[in-house]
Amino acid sequence: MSAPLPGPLRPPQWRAAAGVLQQVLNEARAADLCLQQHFAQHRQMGSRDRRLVSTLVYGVLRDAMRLRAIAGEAASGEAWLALHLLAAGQADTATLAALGCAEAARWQQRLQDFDEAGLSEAARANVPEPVWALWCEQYGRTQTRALAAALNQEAPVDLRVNTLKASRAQVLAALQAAGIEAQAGALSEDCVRLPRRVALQTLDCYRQGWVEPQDQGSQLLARHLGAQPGERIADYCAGAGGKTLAIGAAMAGRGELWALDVDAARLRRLPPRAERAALAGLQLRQLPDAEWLLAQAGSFDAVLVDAPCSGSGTWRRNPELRLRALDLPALAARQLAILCDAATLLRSGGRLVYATCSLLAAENEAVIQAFCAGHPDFMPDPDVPDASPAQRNPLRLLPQLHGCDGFFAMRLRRR
Ligand SMILES: C[S@@+](CC[C@H](N)C(=O)[O-])C[C@H]1O[C@@H](n2cnc3c(N)ncnc32)[C@H](O)[C@@H]1O
Repeated sequence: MSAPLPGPLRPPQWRAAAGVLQQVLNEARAADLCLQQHFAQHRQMGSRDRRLVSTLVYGVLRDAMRLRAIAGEAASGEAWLALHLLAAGQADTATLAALGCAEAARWQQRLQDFDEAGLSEAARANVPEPVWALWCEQYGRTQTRALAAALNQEAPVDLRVNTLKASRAQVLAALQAAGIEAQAGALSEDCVRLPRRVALQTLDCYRQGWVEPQDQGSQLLARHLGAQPGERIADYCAGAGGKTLAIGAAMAGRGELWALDVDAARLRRLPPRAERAALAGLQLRQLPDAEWLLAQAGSFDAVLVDAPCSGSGTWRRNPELRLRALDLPALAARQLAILCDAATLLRSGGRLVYATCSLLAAENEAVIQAFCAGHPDFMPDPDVPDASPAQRNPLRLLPQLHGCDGFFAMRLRRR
């Protein structure tokens, strides 16, 4: 389960990994953001040290359920890290003490006393018990095991080719010329997959706006909206605009595209990305804005609702999300409320895509069912091409089957 360490561990890296884990586990912060912040504050760290700290942090998070059972709820980042290294045989107590771990002997004892056989299958698979039970009901035990195993893998680097600026063939050629291994993604025609991590900012084709990092599943989800040049489209939960940019490219920069979100800070990250991508004419709006919604009612050709969710389909990239408390009824109620508001924007005959990166039916099929029960003027869109397993309606992407993050997307049409 734990990846080999890419070099010898020294006290500064030990402290860095333990500090980041403390923020992720006990302050409920996102691992990738904490790592980015740490590296930005310690610019002297070389790429090998950064890789080492990242490997340690993600190694702990990919074994989090088991480590939590051993460490106990209130343990520090240092305790999790020590247990992880001891359990993986990557350090002994003397090494840990030399690194600065004050309680190495205590954690070694805790590990020895722990009854591994008492762990549930869910904890061994690194899945919270309630989610494991729901998945077993939904997918069966065999698929649940395969899903959990896939979600514990490191995700590849997927890039979306920005067709406003380049073709996939041009991007592949540019990467090859730069000596970077890359291949065409199997499911999305705009996807280029890199088997190894690279510092994107160093790539010419990134700096020129030819590519954006985006999971292949996210690319398919944006495509599920069927955006056409000249249409009037809203991305209702746009965030920092990953899918907005993909929709804008599908519209070939022609038409009217709105990015909406309640989070002003996320929306602010979109204009520079749009500029780099040469996506002109994008309009932003912070919600809630009842007056604006009322004025725009019935005027959009298509609306994407990429709803806030548990993120259970993205545990490869955000493994810490599995540690967060999950209130499914509250999430589903929020998702339904957002979908109902967004639906008012659609003209008759318009397309509404409800999407999440959750693999739980309570956040997906159940929300669609509740929405349709209250909105007889919406129906499943009969015009979605049934071209491939990854392009059905609803779109259901599973990491163990499709090799991308897990997503659900259902396209509805207003009668
Ligand atoms: C899954 S994220 C969207 C990710 C984004 N579409 C992307 O591709 O990067 C969900 C977004 O919904 C936003 N959100 C939450 N409640 C909302 C609401 N009531 N109306 C609109 N957006 C909302 C959050 O701020 C968050 O940015």
